[in-house]
Amino acid sequence: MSLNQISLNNFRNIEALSFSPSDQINIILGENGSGKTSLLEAIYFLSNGRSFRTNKHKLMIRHEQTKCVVHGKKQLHSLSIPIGISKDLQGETQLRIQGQSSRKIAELAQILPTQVITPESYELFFGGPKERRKFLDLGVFHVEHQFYSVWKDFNKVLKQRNALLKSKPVQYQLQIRTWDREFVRLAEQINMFRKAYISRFERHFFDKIGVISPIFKGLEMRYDAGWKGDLAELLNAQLERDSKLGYTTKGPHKADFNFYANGHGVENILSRGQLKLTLYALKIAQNNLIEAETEKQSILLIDDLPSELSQDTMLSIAHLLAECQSQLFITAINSESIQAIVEPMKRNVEMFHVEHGRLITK
Ligand SMILES: Nc1ncnc2c1ncn2[C@@H]1O[C@H](COP(=O)(O)OP(=O)(O)OP(=O)(O)O)[C@@H](O)[C@H]1O
Repeated sequence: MSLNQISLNNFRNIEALSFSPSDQINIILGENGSGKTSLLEAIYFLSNGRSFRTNKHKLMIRHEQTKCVVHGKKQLHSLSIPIGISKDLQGETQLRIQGQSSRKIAELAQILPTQVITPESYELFFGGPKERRKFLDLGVFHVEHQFYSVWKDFNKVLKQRNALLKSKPVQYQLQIRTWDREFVRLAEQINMFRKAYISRFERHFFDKIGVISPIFKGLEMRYDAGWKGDLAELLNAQLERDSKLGYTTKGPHKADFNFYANGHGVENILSRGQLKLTLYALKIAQNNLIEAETEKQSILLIDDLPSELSQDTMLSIAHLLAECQSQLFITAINSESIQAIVEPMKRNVEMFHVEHGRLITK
């Protein structure tokens, strides 16, 4: 159930590249600027229809070219599913799944559950609630079939409500009250999906992953639904304030999912190395849970596997990665820098070398 064929055209500094990765661990080696991150970014683009490092689609397209293309083949039991995506300078996306064109990026995301760990991923701890909601909802999206359509419907209602709060047409409060019935119904469903997922995620994390390092013992996860008490009453009570602000201040779009160590926010108490370990543990736990509940093999993209960690932390990361059943793509400058992590994993490892946007055999 892995991605067993990948090819890229005019993606960043890569003119044309094609390779067959292992379904276990793929190490992508190369000098700074060789194209390692671009390769990961292309895999992410194939599974999510966007980049993990920019919102500006033009930057993904190779200079002086008009479109970038990524193809892959996903092996599902004896079935090989071809998938492809391209983006042109105008921002037009074309998707093909099993030879059919599709308009739904969510279909791609369903086929290829993908997570990424880059130096920017620490936003999960240091950034705003949006980052943590994204992390939480990625898991819910994969394990709860109905979540995506409920979430989409909720966002439509929220958009309507906010537009009314902003433009304040005649009798807008009456219109809002009519919308609010649907708002509350969908909000409660989202909340229910998230809560059910979190309880399974916590159990999985502490049973399977939490035993790997003593750091995880004092870890606690706190979910904030985005409101407290009766949402219908709250929306009503907040209407004046929301009208002044021009947006809805309570609801699942304001949810948060925080991580605490011994009662304090992890970002205030854990060291950088401990935070790295915690980040790896959370992402791997999520991938493992998605795999356990959906029978899909997920993909974990790791840009710049940290090498400047103490022996203990390196070993814990190696144990975490050994627990991870995902298809792994890891970039590094040279093989020595990641030897200490890769060796104890005891999984099949393939090495690929990138030079000036080309794969070379060594
Ligand atoms: N749209 C583009 N067209 C052509 N080249 C580009 C484009 N965008 C970025 N580049 C170049 O592609 C090269 C590869 O970048 P990439 O970030 O993939 O390197 P890397 O191997 O991950 O490097 P590092 O180890 O420093 O992180 C860089 O030289 C970058 O300037």
